[in-house]
Amino acid sequence: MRYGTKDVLRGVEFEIRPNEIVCLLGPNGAGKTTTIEILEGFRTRSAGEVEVLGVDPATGDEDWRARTGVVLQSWRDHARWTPRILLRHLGQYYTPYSTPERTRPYDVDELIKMVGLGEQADQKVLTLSGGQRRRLDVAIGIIGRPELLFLDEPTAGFDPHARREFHELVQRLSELEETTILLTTHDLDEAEKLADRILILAAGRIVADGTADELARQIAGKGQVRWSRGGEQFVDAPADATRFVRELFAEYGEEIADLEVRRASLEDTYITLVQQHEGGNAEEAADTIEARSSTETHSNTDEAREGGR
Ligand SMILES: Nc1ncnc2c1ncn2[C@@H]1O[C@H](COP(=O)(O)OP(=O)(O)OP(=O)(O)O)[C@@H](O)[C@H]1O
Repeated sequence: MRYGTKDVLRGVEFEIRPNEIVCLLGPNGAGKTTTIEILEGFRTRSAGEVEVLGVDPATGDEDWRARTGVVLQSWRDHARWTPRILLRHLGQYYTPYSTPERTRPYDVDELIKMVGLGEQADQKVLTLSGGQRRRLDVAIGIIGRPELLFLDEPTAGFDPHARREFHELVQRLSELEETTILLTTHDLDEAEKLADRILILAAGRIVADGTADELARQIAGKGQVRWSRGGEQFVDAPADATRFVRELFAEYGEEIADLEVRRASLEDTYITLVQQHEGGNAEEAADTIEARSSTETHSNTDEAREGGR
């Protein structure tokens, strides 16, 4: 994707399998929204090949569009409508695309309950709080019972309770409705909790692709071991934490106290990558990961896929 003379995305390559929940992460301006908008058919790419539900989004017709759902970063229309009337109205557009396997649209009352807008269903949209408005955005995105749902920062502005409810909703859509979900977020806990697979976009390319565990192993690699001995604190980051701890006990036995072993978190992984990116080493970061992926982790990934949903 090129804007003017600036290449925003280059060599972005990934695949999403049916029924997966995939989180797209990356710093501000990395190109997440641009990527999602190309997949939604809202933005025309400069080059490359894209296929969504078997169709090039640039030529996707109404049939194709009815099979996808979109929650944009923000939209502020229909201030004087109520959620119930708005959802009823938008739902009608999906009726012609109903199939025996997938009845369209959702029942509005059921949907309102599902997104937790029961009490606000009949009040004007302009009176909704930010979080309630976002719930309505989500309801609008799924009113047509999509097979594939795009969510661009869906939980921005949610309180912790609303966030948890939203996570349950996403899991429910995936498990009960067999909806494939691609979402962007800056909340790494959310990504770790929800995603079957995480993609990290930096410097216009995908620099990591795997489960949270796989990424932690690939990039940050090492765990951190802390302990104390004779009142003195120690910290180390060995390649094999289990072996390190075994050797530590073999050498010092009962002298070891306050032992703490921490695996690299998704945040550690993410920060490592973004720092490489910000230092202008994104190419190197991507190459490192590609090289590691091809030598170490493909069998893990394949196992995870087979054992996954
Ligand atoms: N219409 C446009 N014309 C020119 N440049 C654009 C346009 N839209 C986006 N960009 C640029 O493309 C880059 C990627 O933007 P994009 O919105 O896709 O990033 P993002 O990863 O979604 O960021 P954020 O996390 O802040 O939402 C940015 O540098 C942005 O300035």
